[in-house]
Amino acid sequence: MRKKSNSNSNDDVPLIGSSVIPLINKLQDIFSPLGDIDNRLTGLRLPQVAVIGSQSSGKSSVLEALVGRDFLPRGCDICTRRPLVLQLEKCCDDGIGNESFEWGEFGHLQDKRFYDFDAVRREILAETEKEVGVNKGVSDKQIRLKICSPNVLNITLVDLPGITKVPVGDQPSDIEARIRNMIMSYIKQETSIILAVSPANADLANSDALQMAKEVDPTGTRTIGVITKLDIMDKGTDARNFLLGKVIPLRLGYIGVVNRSQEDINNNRSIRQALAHEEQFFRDYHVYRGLSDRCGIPQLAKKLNQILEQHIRNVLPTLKTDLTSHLVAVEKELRSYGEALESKGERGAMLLNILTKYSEAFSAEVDGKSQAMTTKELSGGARIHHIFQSIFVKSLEEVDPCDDLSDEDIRIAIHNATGPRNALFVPEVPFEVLVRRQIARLLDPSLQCLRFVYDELIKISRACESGEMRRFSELRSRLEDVTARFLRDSVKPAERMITNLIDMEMDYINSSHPNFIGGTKAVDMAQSELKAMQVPTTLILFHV
Ligand SMILES: Nc1nc2c(ncn2[C@@H]2O[C@H](COP(=O)(O)OP(=O)(O)OP(=O)(O)O)[C@@H](O)[C@H]2O)c(=O)[nH]1
Repeated sequence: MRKKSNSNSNDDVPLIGSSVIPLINKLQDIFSPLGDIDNRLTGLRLPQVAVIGSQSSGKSSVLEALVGRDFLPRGCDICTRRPLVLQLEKCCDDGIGNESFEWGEFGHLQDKRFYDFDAVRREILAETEKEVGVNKGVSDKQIRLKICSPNVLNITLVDLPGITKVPVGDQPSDIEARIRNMIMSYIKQETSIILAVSPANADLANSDALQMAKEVDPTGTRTIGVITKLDIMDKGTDARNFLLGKVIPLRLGYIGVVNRSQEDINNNRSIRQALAHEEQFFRDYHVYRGLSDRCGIPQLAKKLNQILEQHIRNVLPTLKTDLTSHLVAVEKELRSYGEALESKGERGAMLLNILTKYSEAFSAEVDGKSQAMTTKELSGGARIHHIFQSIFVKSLEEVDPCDDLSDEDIRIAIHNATGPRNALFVPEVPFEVLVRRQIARLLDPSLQCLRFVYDELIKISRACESGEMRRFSELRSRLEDVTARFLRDSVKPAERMITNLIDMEMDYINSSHPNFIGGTKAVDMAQSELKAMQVPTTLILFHV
């Protein structure tokens, strides 16, 4: 456990009225298990501050300075690999009477408080590696961390992976697009405030963060610019004009900060010392004199808290309306599922009822007694009839008995069968060989018809799912699986029987049939017999 640090740069910052930020935090906690980053499920857009910037621009350093603690994985390489939702809550004791304690709590490890901030860092690393491995992979699955401390102001921020250009380690080749999409999903929401972090030692006018922010917030009404690394700018240059908003104007303005360098971290310079150093930097550097309200971490904390509070108050009425209508819709859906099933007996009866309804609906669909009869399209059994009567018959008729069989083929077959002798009549053997080849061509359309019938039965099975079944998603997917397996199993014997029928037709050419007058007629006869037998439909329905 760590003691409260005496230096509290934020202590003298007054809170504006009673904070609404914890209220939004609670809502975020409630909705986060849904994993609804894009709000597609709930449609609710909760206010939040998204921290964006190119890789190693200093985002994590800013967050640590705001908290006043070392707790994030940091370095020159990619460090933030999953979005970190950081809820800072000002609290004066640890909930069990001990004042001045700071602690962290993860969304995935509730009821476990971390008083050691090195353990917080290790947990963030472990959680990241659990999801994306050790080799620089990136994921959009959030890590949620609440930090309660007397030294923070109420702010909720989302630390996002840095924008990168070149894939390294296990990163896919489209890593830049992936990270940009992830960032976009946060900042495109009108309820998000964008904290665009840009390092002063790179070309500020071309900052990735400011460019992305501009795409979604062209008027700059919800973007705060943070300029880091003011201490390592090129000699003779400064960021004064930027901080004054003269280069890229932002309504919410800019804040310049000086965080710890990597060397400072390696030398164990504490954040308290770093904040004192930052204060000294702005005092000494005459170029930034007169800009005290735009310089330093304490100013950033104050500004963020004020903007977020105001922002939440602005969106609160709409949010309340959205929440109420969402609640009404969810309650309605809940009522449609019926009463809770307490006992095993009730559950059994319900299960039996659902299964009976399902099988009755299936039979009704196939037999043609369902309500679908009233619609304008063919469905169920009628559709199967159509497949057989129109599609199958047509495909059989399209098989030309003389296709691929020329007079020359017949002549050669006769000569080959009679050897040196002259043939007076068409010998039986070449006749049967040629006809069999033609009859075999009826197999494909017959098997295709079987596949159509199978697809139709699958469609019918889906159409039979009752409203009640939506309540039990597990039962629904199991029933779908079982029906699909059952139909799949029925396909095999049906295929076998179709093949047997064709084989039978090929095996015995019935030349005593009244319609028989020659070779091609044999194929015609096979066609009409297949049609008459309604082969595939009968077989698969027989199995069902
Ligand atoms: N000199 C100096 N170094 C800084 C400053 N801010 C950050 N750094 C250093 O820049 C490096 C990257 O900082 P991070 O805070 O990890 O950057 P990040 O944007 O969170 O990085 P990713 O999460 O990997 O994208 C670290 O070595 C920091 O010590 C600053 O204001 N001055």
